[in-house]
Amino acid sequence: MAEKSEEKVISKAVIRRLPRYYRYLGELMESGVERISSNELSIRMKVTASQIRQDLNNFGGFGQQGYGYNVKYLYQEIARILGIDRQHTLIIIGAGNLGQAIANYANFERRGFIIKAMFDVDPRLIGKDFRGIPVLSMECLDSFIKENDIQMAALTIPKSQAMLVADNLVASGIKAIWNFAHTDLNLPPEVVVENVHLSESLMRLSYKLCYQMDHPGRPKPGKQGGMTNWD
Ligand SMILES: NC(=O)c1ccc[n+]([C@@H]2O[C@H](COP(=O)([O-])OP(=O)(O)OC[C@H]3O[C@@H](n4cnc5c(N)ncnc54)[C@H](O)[C@@H]3O)[C@@H](O)[C@H]2O)c1
Repeated sequence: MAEKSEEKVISKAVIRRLPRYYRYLGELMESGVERISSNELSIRMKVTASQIRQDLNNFGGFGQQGYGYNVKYLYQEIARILGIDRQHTLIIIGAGNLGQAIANYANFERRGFIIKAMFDVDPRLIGKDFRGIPVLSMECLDSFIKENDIQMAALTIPKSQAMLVADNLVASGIKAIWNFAHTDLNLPPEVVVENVHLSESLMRLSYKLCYQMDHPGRPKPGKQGGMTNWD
């Protein structure tokens, strides 16, 4: 019998690819596609069919020989694995440019991420709201987290403040930090952190561009079976 996903350690590389499968499957569902073979999915996603089969086999393999994958089932299973089949409430620390941009992006709610409040030290921001999301004083942080049972926080403050604020968040009960500050957070192992560094992503883009220009026509590193995806 297929192993249950909870009992199996899934590699980080596979986890990193799951949101992309989820997005493609969502688009297929929207266009009324009910099932798809690994070959068809491979062409759309520009990854090899064997990669797709290997990845999805991690979860007991949802495909059937000659039938392909049931799009809706796979979509729902990936959502369950990613934990986005339920709602998460989060807060944003730092209501500056980046914090406001995140608050203003309504799509996170569609995915089940509900932003409850933003927090800042700047008195010019406290009391304002962005798309109905209030900016509160840091003095209310601890009680707000506890009273609203918040588990996730986005950190969009200067890096000099990030570690101290992260420690306070953890002491108040935060279990997951979406870290945009350009610094690595040293936190207890039970606290999960996802670092998002746009400038690192831009540096990787620069590397790819330079590689392409220096080696015209040469296969890209990691290129498999005629596929052009760098990941
Ligand atoms: N990760 C990325 O890809 C990425 C991209 C852009 C910016 N950043 C980083 O995100 C952070 C925010 O960038 P920004 O452009 O929004 O800056 P910003 O100056 O517009 O906003 C920072 C906000 O944090 C508040 N703040 C400062 N110290 C605080 C504290 N101790 N507690 C609560 N709030 C505090 C400030 O009052 C300000 O409103 C910076 O660390 C920046 O380097 C990251």
